[in-house]
Amino acid sequence: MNWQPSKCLEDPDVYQRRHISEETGEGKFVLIILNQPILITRRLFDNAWRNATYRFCADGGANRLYDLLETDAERKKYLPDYIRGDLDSLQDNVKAYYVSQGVPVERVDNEDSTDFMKCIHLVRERDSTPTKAAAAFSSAAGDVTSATTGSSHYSQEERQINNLAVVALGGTGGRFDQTMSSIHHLYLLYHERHATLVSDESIVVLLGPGTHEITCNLEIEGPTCGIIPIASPETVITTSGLKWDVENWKTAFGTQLSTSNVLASSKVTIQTNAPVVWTTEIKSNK
Ligand SMILES: Nc1ncnc2c1ncn2[C@@H]1O[C@H](COP(=O)(O)OP(=O)(O)OP(=O)(O)O)[C@@H](O)[C@H]1O
Ligand SMILES: Cc1ncc(C[n+]2csc(CCO)c2C)c(N)n1
Repeated sequence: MNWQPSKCLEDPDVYQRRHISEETGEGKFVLIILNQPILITRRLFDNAWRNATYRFCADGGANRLYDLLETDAERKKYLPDYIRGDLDSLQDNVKAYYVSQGVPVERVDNEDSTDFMKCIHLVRERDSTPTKAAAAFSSAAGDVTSATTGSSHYSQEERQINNLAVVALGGTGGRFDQTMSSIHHLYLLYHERHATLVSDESIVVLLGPGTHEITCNLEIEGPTCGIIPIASPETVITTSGLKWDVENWKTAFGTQLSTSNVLASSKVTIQTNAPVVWTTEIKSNK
């Protein structure tokens, strides 16, 4: 499988030219703003915003968008398409502002589902062709805290990637349970659509079993990277393109992990027999 995890942060003209196909919908993504301070540079934020097809705020994520922008004139240029969540974090003034601008603000009360997942349901609603996995998810009564709605019962062959990818801004680096929950969402989405977590310092994707060719944009990401078998027992990986490449290397929590590795090339390959989280650092001067 081919990956370009940082492509959502590229300049919009480059993104449009290289990554978008109007015919297949390839390259289209929903930016979901989570409730964490938006600390990536304004240029990268703007790129992600402009490259996105839809922009949703998960509950208090709307406060973060509002606060990033300094004036109402500026806020008007960055109106999200939707604000959804249990609305326990959305500030009254922020809600009033976005309602006045015609942004749909929807309260969904469900104490088994994170506000991130409530926004993922919205992504499914925007996708014209729900996959088997998505249909099963939508009809499930419970939600993200339950592994029963996970997609492990779908085989690799049944995997069908929907058009709209998800880029979540702010899912890692805050509260540890929320960070782990964000990674859990990558697992939940794995059989359904591409998903990427972007925070001020890191880009995170989940690679399934198989061989992955990853193109890194070294103007945006690096030098450090990591391969982390978060929910896998013993995993065997082989890599190329890294400073510390490994061959048929067993990795697991409690034995050995490849963290603080370094990109030696913009082309990285990772072969793995079990899911691993791939993460690169966002360059601090960008
Ligand atoms: N401290 C945090 N660290 C990392 N991510 C967070 C944090 N707080 C919230 N998020 C993310 O932002 C989303 C929206 O957050 P929200 O404003 O609803 O806060 P919350 O009520 O604590 O979250 P939830 O209701 O989903 O548990 C959450 O679903 C989660 O993905
Ligand atoms: C086993 C279990 N653990 C935690 C929660 C709590 N929880 C998970 S998601 C969520 C919504 C937050 O807006 C809440 C309260 C639960 N329901 N079930």
